[in-house]
Amino acid sequence: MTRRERDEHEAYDRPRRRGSRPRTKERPDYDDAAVAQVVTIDRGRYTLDLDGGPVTAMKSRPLGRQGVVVGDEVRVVGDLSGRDGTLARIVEVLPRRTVLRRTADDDEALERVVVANADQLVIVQALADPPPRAGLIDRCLVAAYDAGIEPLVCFTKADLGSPEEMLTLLDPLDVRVVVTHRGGDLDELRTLLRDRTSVLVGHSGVGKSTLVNALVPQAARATSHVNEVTGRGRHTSTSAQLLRLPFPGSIIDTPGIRSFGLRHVETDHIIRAFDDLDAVARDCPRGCTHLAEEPECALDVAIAAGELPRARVESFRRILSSRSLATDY
Ligand SMILES: Nc1nc2c(ncn2[C@@H]2O[C@H](COP(=O)(O)OP(=O)(O)OP(=O)(O)O)[C@@H](O)[C@H]2O)c(=O)[nH]1
Ligand SMILES: [Zn+2]
Repeated sequence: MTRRERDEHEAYDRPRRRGSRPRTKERPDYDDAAVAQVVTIDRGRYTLDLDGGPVTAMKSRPLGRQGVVVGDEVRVVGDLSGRDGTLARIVEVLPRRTVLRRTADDDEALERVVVANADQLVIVQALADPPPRAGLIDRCLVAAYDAGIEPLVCFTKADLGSPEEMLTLLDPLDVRVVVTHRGGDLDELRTLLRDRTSVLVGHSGVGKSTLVNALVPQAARATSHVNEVTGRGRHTSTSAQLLRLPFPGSIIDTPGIRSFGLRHVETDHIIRAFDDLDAVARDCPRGCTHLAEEPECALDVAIAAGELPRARVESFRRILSSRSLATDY
């Protein structure tokens, strides 16, 4: 948790009860409130999954400006029936296990939490039409490592192109990869999604909706249908959406997120994902960036001594450098 987030949590005012009922000492008032998970957000309305059923809710006042994002587990009170026209109230956000963030724009310092509590980032890229973009994969890897979320690269449209070149590129990083094609067998992917909460990212046309629809047949995701009169999408929400898989596990589709601003990412967070490199880098001079131009980086010493594969260090440096690449894909 960052300091800013901690502050947000601490600044959050506990609700005050009216009347004279005695308050239990130090005990939050909402400890016995129902716990639900945020599945999507649309114009200030939160759709929650409460015991498998949808409930619409709004943020309660005491939450103030604290962010509530898809994947958050929240305590909720009020009308929990889920009936049309009912509105429950979110009174507390439970501590997040992970947060996937992006810098809102690379020119800004503002960071936004994209989704909470995911444990896998699925980077969806087509092998052709559109062609894969190594730089984009690198940037998504950085976002995943920064968040402490395990990455999985999913190459789609294997009927149109070969994965060889991309597999070679990713091999030194030990990233898990799965290759799919429309109408093909998705069992390997299903196994990798099982028992996890996976966020899917990928830019337009890579076949993400095709995958989601195959994995969650009842999803019928609102597609980016553009209204010819207004020029705006019929469903203007660009919120992520959490979908339960027909086996244990969930996926979070993120239509609005096609790139990651990475200004906020620190080198330390990325190298932590690579135990072998992290161990060696302890011998680096203070403030070492571990990039190729560092004169005394311990990673180079280890390569020279045959203790680290050069390809792995070079791949690590490539993803580090991807932080400062252009973000318009
Ligand atoms: N040849 C081939 N085409 C595919 C495959 N998967 C998806 N497509 C096609 O690629 C196009 C884009 O697929 P979508 O699933 O809509 O892609 P998306 O990533 O959701 O794109 P947006 O809806 O724009 O966000 C569609 O015409 C699909 O039919 C595949 O494995 N092979
Ligand atoms: Zn170093």
